[in-house]
Amino acid sequence: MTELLTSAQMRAVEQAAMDSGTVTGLELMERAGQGVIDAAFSHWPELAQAAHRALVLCGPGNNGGDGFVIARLLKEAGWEVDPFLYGDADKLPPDAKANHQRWAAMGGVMELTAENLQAAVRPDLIVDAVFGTGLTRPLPSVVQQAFSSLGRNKWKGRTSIRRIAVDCPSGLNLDTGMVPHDLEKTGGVISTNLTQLTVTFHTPKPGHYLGAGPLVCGAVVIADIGLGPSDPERSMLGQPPDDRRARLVEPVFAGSNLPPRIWPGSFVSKSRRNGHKFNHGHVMVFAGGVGRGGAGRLAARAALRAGAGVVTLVCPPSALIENACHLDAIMLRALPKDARLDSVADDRVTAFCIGPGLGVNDRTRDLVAQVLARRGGTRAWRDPVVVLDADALGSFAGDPVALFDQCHPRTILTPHEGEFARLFPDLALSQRGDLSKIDAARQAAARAGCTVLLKGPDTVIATPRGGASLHAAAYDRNAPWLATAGAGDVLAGLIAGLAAPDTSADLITMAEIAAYLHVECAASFGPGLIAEDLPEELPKVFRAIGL
Ligand SMILES: NC(=O)C1=CN([C@@H]2O[C@H](COP(=O)(O)OP(=O)(O)OC[C@H]3O[C@@H](n4cnc5c(N)ncnc54)[C@H](O)[C@@H]3O)[C@@H](O)[C@H]2O)[C@@H](O)CC1
Ligand SMILES: Nc1ncnc2c1ncn2[C@@H]1O[C@H](COP(=O)(O)OP(=O)(O)O)[C@@H](O)[C@H]1O
Ligand SMILES: [K+]
Repeated sequence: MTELLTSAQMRAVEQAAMDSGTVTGLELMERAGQGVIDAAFSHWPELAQAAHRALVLCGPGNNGGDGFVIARLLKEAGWEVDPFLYGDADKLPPDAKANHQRWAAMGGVMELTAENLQAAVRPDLIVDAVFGTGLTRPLPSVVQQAFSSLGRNKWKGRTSIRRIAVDCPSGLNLDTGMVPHDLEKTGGVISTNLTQLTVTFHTPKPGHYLGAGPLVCGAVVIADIGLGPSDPERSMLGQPPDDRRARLVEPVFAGSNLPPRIWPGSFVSKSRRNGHKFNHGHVMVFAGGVGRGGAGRLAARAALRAGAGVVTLVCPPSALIENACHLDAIMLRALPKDARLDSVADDRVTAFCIGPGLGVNDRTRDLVAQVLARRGGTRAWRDPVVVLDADALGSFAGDPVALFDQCHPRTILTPHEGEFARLFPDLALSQRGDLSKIDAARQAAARAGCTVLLKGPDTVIATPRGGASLHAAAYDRNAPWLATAGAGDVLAGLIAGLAAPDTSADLITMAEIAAYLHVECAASFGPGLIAEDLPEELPKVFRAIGL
C-alpha cells in the first residue's frame, strides 16, 4: 500500500520538514528539479547521452520554480534551453523567484503564449512546469491555447518530441483527477495536455489515479526529495487505512515491493494449509427468478473459486430447475415468496451476497432487512459479512435512510456510479464539483454506517471512520475488458468469498484484495474477456501469486 497525499497534506509534510530545520524550501525545489531530470534520463536514456534542446514551460508558483531549476541544470549539462513563463516574474513566491533569478543570469525568458511557442526552435524535450498541486481553477485560456498550439506546431518530427510533466500535466487537479477546463468546455473530452511521463514528489497524489489522471499523465514516477519515509504504521498490512490519508491498493509495503505470496496471498484463507470447509466460510448468494439467475450464479461461482468452503445459491422455487441445470458444486435452496430466511440459512452462513439479478421490489427490500438483522449466533464469533450490490441498493433508491438504518459494520455496499447516485444524490458524480471520488465515498460510508466500495476503473473503498483506499485499473494495470456486463456481480461474489472465513482480515482489507484480484483475473485472461471468464481465471492468478 502506498500513501496518497492530497495537495494540502503534501504542503503540510513539506512545511513540517522545513519547520524542523532539516531542509529548506530551496533545497526541496533543487531536489525536485534534479528528480525530474533523473527520471527523464532514466526513461529516455538517449537524452542522457548527448546535449539536446528543451522548452521549459513555467508557471506563477513553485511548480514554475521547479521549472527554472530544470532549465538551469539542463543548461549546465550543455543543453540549449528556452524557458517560457506564464505570469509576472516579480510576483513569483520566494523560492521560485530565487530560481528565476539564478536562471536570469544564464539566459532570457519568453512569455508563455501560443505565438511565442509557434516561433520556437524545435525541442527534443518539453517540460511542463506551469501548474502543479496549486491549481485551483480551470487553466487560463492563454495557457490552454499555448498547450494546444504545441500540437499544431510545424516542427519536423513533432511526434517524436518527448513530453514530461512536473507533478502533473498542468490543468489536472491532483486531488480529484478532474481536468476542470475540459469538463466545462468539452463535456469531459480530455483534450488539454497529454504527457508521456509525469514526475511527482515524495508520494503519488490521488489525481494521478482518479478520473482523467491516468489518461493524461502517461506514466507516473515518484521522485524522492528527502522528506523521509511515510509512516509505515499507516500502511500496516492487514490493518485498516489511516483515517485521514488514502492509500493506493498495490503489493507495496513501506516503499518496497512485496512478494504477491505475502500480499494478497497470505490473506487468502486457503493459503493456510489446515481447516475443513466450514473454516473457509459459508457464503449464501441470492439469485433472481426464472431467466434472471445469471448474475447470482456469477457471484456464487466467484465466491467458491475465491476459496469459500461452501457456497449456497438461494432462489425462488420456480427457478430451481434452471439453476440446478447450471450448478454442481454450488448448493441450491429454494426460498418461497413468503418464507423466512431462517428456513434456509443457519448460523454457519458467514457471508451473504445479495442484490445481483434480484429485481428492484419489496421482496428484495424484505430479504435485505432479514439478512442485515442476522447476527453471529452460537457458531460464529462475529456477525456475517453482508455484500449489498445492484438491486439490493436500487430497491432503496427512494428511501436510502431505511437502508442505512439497518447497515452494520460488517456490511459493504458496492455501487457503481449510477447506483451510488440513487443512494447518495448529493454526492453523485454530476454534483461532486471539487469533491474527490475518495471524499464522496468517505462521506457516503459515514452516512451509511458501513464500508462503501464505489466502482469504476478507479475503485474507491471507504469506511465510516474515514479510512479510504483507491484501487486503480490504470497504467500497467489497465483493464478495459472489465467494462462488461456481470463483472460487478463477480466482484460482489469475490468480496463475499474472500471475507467469509472466520479468520479473514477486516472487511476493507478483503475488499481491497477482491478489487485487486478482479483486475488480475482480467489482465491474466486478456482481450475478449466476459464476466464468466473471471472466476475461471482465478486458479491461474492464485498459482501466479504462489499459493
Ligand atoms: N509541496 C512540496 O512539498 C513541494 C512542492 N514543489 C512544487 O511546488 C508545486 C506547488 O507549488 P504552488 O503551491 O506554488 O502551486 P503551483 O505552482 O501549482 O501554482 C500556484 C500558483 O498558480 C496560481 N493559480 C492556481 N490556479 C490557477 C489558474 N487556474 N489560473 C491562474 N493561476 C492559477 C496560484 O494563485 C499560485 O500563484 C508542486 O506542484 C511542486 O511542483 C516542489 O518544489 C517540491 C516540494
Ligand atoms: N474501464 C474499466 N477498467 C477497469 N475496470 C472497470 C472498468 N469499467 C468497469 N470496471 C469494473 O467492472 C465492474 C463493473 O461492475 P458493474 O458496473 O456493477 O457491472 P455489472 O452490474 O454489469 O456487473 C466493476 O468492478 C468496475 O470497477
Ligand atoms: K505541471
